[in-house]
Amino acid sequence: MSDVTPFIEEPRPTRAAAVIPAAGLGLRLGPGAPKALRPLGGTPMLVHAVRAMARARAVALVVVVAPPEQVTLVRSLLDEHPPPPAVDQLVVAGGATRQESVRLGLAALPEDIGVVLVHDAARPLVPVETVDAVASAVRSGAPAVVPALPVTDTVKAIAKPGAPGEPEPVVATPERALLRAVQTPQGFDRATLLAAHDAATSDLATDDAGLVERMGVEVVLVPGHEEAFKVTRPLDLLLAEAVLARRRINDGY
Ligand SMILES: Nc1ccn([C@@H]2O[C@H](COP(=O)(O)OP(=O)(O)OP(=O)(O)O)[C@@H](O)[C@H]2O)c(=O)n1
Ligand SMILES: C[C@](O)(CO)[C@H](O)COP(=O)(O)O
Repeated sequence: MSDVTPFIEEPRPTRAAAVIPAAGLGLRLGPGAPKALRPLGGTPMLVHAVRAMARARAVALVVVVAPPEQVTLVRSLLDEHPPPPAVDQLVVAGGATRQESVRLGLAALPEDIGVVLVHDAARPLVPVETVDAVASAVRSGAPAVVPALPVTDTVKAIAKPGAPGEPEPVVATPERALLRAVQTPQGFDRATLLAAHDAATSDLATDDAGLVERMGVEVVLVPGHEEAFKVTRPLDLLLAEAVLARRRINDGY
């Protein structure tokens, strides 16, 4: 357990901000522009992600963490696709890893933000109900809230990654019923998330809740959503196009 105090004792400010790390290259998607700028239904993926967060009632500010060379481009892109009038937006330059990009986004938050939702630009189709559920659980007092789904594949553990194409010996089969695949937005009490990033070591975490767990602070899961999947590989982009096309037919989205 850490001696970091996760809760602010006095009444918390309730304005929530969404920090959207969007500075990744998208190497697994194949050659092209940085992933967040690639089109989905003719509009950059990042614009979908910003809209998804700005639509949530709790969100008063969206901080986009852009690829460092594309900050000006991203600013103009967001000016072309403005959020609702009640939502402010900021664009800052990202870093070499997701963790560093989130840290740079957090550094731009104004003082009156009490709740922070960290959401991957690479999850452009997260439904607003999922965002609202995460924000509301944090506002009800949970310091760290993560949307998650049960795992459908059986998962095997190996001792270390092998060379590409080489067989990898299995060391364990974790009980599937106890595993969850986690998504974003991950929601946090601001002080807890800042403390977690301040305490981070060179051992990178693949999600923000992982840093909070390392401090010994409880992280809770709420139901995620199938459509909050991460666009990582080319097949994911095909699926995202199909989901968006269905929404446009069904909801005029
Ligand atoms: N240096 C980085 C790396 C990642 N991200 C963001 O973190 C989110 C999740 O990362 P991932 O899907 O792994 O994106 P990439 O790092 O771009 O993917 P790849 O590993 O295939 O290059 C994305 O919205 C991505 O833009 C970021 O802001 N800064
Ligand atoms: C934060 C995340 O989306 C939760 O599933 C995921 O860990 C990001 O991982 P990646 O390494 O950036 O693909």
